[in-house]
Amino acid sequence: MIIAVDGPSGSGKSSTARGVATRLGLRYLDTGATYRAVTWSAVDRGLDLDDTAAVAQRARELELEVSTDPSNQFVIADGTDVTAAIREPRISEVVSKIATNLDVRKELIRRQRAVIDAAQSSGGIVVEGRDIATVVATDAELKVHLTADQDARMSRRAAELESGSVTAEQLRDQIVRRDADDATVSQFLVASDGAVTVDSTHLTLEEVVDVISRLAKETVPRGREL
Ligand SMILES: Nc1ncnc2c1ncn2[C@@H]1O[C@H](COP(=O)(O)OP(=O)(O)OP(=O)(O)O)[C@@H](O)[C@H]1O
Ligand SMILES: Nc1ccn([C@H]2C[C@H](O)[C@@H](COP(=O)(O)O)O2)c(=O)n1
Repeated sequence: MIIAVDGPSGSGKSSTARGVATRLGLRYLDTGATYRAVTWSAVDRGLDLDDTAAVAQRARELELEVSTDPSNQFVIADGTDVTAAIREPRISEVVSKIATNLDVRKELIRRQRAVIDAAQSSGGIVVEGRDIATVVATDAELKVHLTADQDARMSRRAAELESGSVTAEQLRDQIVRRDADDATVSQFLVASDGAVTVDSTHLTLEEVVDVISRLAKETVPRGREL
């Protein structure tokens, strides 16, 4: 079973997808982490992020391991544990440059599909990102478009960050500007064909996990169980 979860920044994709995977005993793939890992590597090597050919070459050469265990998430890039480093503001500020590089996308989509294929033998996977239902796994049995209004998404992100560590302008950049840039290459601002929209604005995380887990159980073909 493949469950695809797409939507804008701060809508709760990672927390929800991880919760659903844990609840249903599935693997979990955070595709955003793959774009962040390439960004970290390009920055670490001092590459010009506007040099699309050099960055794409880096993406192809990078040795990358992204955990699919929902209760033990880690990301290893060329032997370095970058689990925390890829979440730093210096990476979030520039990751869209890498995510809008079409040759990088080609390489990472290839790798993401390999991870998804490998997970089929262990029951299935919950995959979250921006283009999962529309590009990466168009055959997903359940496609969820997870949304929340802009104020909710900004206040969730603010609550995550150390108080006073980020200005209102930086917060807007992390949510609004990043979505606008990312939306130039993926269609995640509206639900794709066949996707169920779940608006999390007024739901707790637990309630969103309940809704999606229920949808997944309703989707499982007769004779199989989740
Ligand atoms: N339904 C919810 N109610 C309240 N807070 C939530 C809810 N869902 C997620 N959160 C919180 O909002 C924050 C952002 O969630 P999360 O990182 O899962 O979003 P995301 O869509 O994956 O964001 P991004 O695409 O930017 O990585 C987290 O601190 C998370 O705990
Ligand atoms: N399938 C995906 C996943 C992520 N991105 C972009 C969007 C963000 O700018 C960046 C990091 O994602 P996040 O960790 O914030 O979810 O990668 C994408 O284009 N396609």
